[in-house]
Amino acid sequence: MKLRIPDSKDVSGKKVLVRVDFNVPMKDGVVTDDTRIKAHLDTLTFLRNSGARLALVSHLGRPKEGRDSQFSLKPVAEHLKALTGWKVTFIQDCIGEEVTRAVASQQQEEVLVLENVRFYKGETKNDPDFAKELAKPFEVFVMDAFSAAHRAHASTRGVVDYLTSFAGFLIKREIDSLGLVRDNPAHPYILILGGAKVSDKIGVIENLISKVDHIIIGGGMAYTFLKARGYGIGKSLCEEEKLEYAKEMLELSRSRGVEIHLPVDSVVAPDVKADVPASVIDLETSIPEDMMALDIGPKSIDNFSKIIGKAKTVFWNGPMGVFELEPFRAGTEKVALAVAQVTKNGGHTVIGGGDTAAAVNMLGFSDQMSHVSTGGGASLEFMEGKVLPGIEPLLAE
Ligand SMILES: Nc1ncnc2c1ncn2[C@@H]1O[C@H](COP(=O)(O)OP(=O)(O)OP(=O)(O)O)[C@@H](O)[C@H]1O
Ligand SMILES: O=C(O)[C@H](O)COP(=O)(O)O
Ligand SMILES: [Mg+2]
Repeated sequence: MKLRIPDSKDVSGKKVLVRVDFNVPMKDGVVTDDTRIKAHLDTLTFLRNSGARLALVSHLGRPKEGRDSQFSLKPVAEHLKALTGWKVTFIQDCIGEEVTRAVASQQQEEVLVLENVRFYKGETKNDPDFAKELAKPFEVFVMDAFSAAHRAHASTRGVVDYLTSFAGFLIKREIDSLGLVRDNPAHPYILILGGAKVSDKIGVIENLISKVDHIIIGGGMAYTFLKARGYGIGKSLCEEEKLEYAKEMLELSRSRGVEIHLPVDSVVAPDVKADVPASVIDLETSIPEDMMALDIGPKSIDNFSKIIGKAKTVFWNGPMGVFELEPFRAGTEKVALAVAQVTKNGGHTVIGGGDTAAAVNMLGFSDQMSHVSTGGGASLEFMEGKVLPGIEPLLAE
């Protein structure tokens, strides 16, 4: 997949609109994880050094009714300023007068951060009039928001119709790394899935089942599969309407010679809280009705680590347990350790998924993976084999 990437001369002296994904986790108005912001710095530094005048546009969260201060990008603009030392100016709108004025008086080294583009309904509808408004003050568009590229919105897709458009370096990095795992993996190739919902991962299972050698399933989604196999899962997460699907997948994998590995033990507790008594249960013994499984147990960690140890390629999406709480973190931590070992041994390891990336980051393993994708839904859709609408128009002929 060859992308149109900008040269210095394409952007020098130009007013450039950059679509970034500043949809970052925040608490009390402060950015708590800036991985996604840092991921754009290559592109932004290159564009600034090439003499472009930059305005950054992004969404944050999913605001429902127009302007809503809890979804403002102002704290993110402040974070970017502190992180880079650049002159960063936050603009309280993303279209109209205020933007036009700011762009007209913009200094060359100044970076404008526009307000949340989802404060306008035209964004998610990909309304052409809104896209035109958004594009109006600019000459060039650089799409760098890989993690929003699965959305055909005005700021990811629509503006391309009005501006000379390019893909940024983050998009290229993501596609090169994910593409290698999707299309040209070295074997053994192991898919590790976890997280909360089976329904989010169906497309990936279906696209990869014919390519991988083993599938490891942990996290909340494992319990739908375990129930499909007849285990008592107590009040663990379960998608009843996906039980049939889980059965079919278990059968399909058997007929294809791909093994699906499920937990054999779990850390269970009465509630999703850090201060409730947690214990380990062997899954041969049913999980009591009033208990839920919140992490994989030590035997499962051992089994999974051994399988991962043989891998040459790993794609991992979804944590093994509720890693946000200390008592349920070990499964994710030990699996991260096993995957990091694969990288050390020369294998190619890719992490996809917002929470998985956050977990790997929090546990200090990010620089021990070949690639940590910034994409959640986008990396999954890419792995499903879809052409992402935010990238499709940026492919070189
Ligand atoms: N056994 C479990 N029971 C309940 N929740 C779980 C369990 N295991 C993991 N989780 C939760 O799953 C969530 C992450 O799942 P998710 O599928 O969103 O992963 P992800 O990496 O963010 O992928 P994506 O970006 O595609 O959403 C975490 O918040 C974690 O607490
Ligand atoms: O967090 C993400 O996966 C991206 O920023 C896209 O956000 P969305 O799912 O609200 O479109
Ligand atoms: Mg998630």
